Amino acid sequence: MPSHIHSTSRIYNIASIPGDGIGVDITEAAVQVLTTLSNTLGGFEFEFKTFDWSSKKYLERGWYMEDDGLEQLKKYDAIYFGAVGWPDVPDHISLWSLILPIRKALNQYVNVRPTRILEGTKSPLAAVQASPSDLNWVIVRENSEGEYSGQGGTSHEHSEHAIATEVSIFTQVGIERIMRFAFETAKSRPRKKLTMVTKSNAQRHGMVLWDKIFYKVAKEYPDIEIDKMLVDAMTVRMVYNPKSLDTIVATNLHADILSDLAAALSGSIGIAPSSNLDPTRKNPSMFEPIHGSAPDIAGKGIANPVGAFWSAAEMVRWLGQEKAADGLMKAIENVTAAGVKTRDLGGDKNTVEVTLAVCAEIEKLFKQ
Ligand SMILES: NC(=O)c1ccc[n+]([C@@H]2O[C@H](COP(=O)([O-])OP(=O)(O)OC[C@H]3O[C@@H](n4cnc5c(N)ncnc54)[C@H](O)[C@@H]3O)[C@@H](O)[C@H]2O)c1
Ligand SMILES: O=C(O)[C@H](O)[C@@H](O)C(=O)O
Ligand SMILES: [K+]
Ligand SMILES: [Mn+2]
Repeated sequence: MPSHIHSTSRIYNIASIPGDGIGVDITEAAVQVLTTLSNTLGGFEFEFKTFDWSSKKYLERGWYMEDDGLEQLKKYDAIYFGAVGWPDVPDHISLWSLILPIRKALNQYVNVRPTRILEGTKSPLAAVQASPSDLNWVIVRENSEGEYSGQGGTSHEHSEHAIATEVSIFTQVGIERIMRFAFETAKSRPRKKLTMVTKSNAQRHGMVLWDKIFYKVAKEYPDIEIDKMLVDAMTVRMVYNPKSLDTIVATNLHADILSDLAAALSGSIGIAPSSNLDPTRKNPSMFEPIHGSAPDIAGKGIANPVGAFWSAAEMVRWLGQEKAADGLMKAIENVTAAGVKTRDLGGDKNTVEVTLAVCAEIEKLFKQ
């Protein structure tokens, strides 16, 4: 046993799925940072098992994960995910072969996506140049149903009469549990504020039920200030009045779109984390940056690993290591504050340089 590891060390078994493109680079970076964190802090360790489930492998062998892949994942304490998708494979095949089945089968019905302006970075918004605290949001994304239900079909596919349906499904159970999670999230934050995003003007069934259940659950949280936004107007409010927002709850598709916008408004899509949670803790939760495989910059070594590190911090927090999670966030922000940033944030460093800087910062923070 290495000398730095205490015999009572808690071991966390992590399934690591790097996937495609920059998913591979940023997962490697996250594993390096997590290992540095546990080695420096002590008291816990990570054991990573890498699953080579990628689009490249799919093209070679015809499958992404083994038939019992979902069962294999259930044995781990958590899952760390990079990104899936590559131009050689249709995106609906890659998404529906890997990330979406994991989210659904492991009951990860919540997807938490925080965004804020990290120290030493800037928002492109004129409205928030004064104070980074003007943009500090958590988007709570419904992660199991809605527009991502996968219900529908295609008829007359190869004719001029081709028709296809994509049916959104909203269930009382699904809506109620995400609303409750969103209210609890709002309650845990200083501003006690929740904005519900909808499109119940045009979508008159599912979205109307969504709104109705929101107001029903709201009655249990009289101390939370609430409001409702139609999704189109929400994009405008995010740009012009970011400080009016705090916690946001939205459907699977709306929150997917709004979280990319939120990340861009806080500086770059490369910084934003996401936690796919099973709040019942019966299944492992999965942590990944919100971005995809970025084929346009893959292989260049310039991907921003900050979203991957922030996701790793959220994983560490979910596993109960609060001090380590806070330390990792502090290390990340000391590095951005010192100007060690990739190009998407206006810097000139590469993925490895930022990773080494974060590791050095962890050692500085925690080594006596
Ligand atoms: N959860 C996931 O695994 C996930 C998420 C989004 C997209 N995808 C898939 O990824 C592929 C590419 O999708 P896309 O191009 O629409 O979105 P993307 O997020 O991969 O890239 C969008 C833009 O942001 C840039 N970017 C993304 N991450 C970055 C980082 N860490 N540092 C610097 N720049 C970064 C890219 O270079 C690109 O210009 C598709 O196959 C898509 O289906 C997967
Ligand atoms: O959920 C999706 O649509 C994709 O996996 C990706 O765009 C994401 O945001 O996670
Ligand atoms: K991802
Ligand atoms: Mn997305």
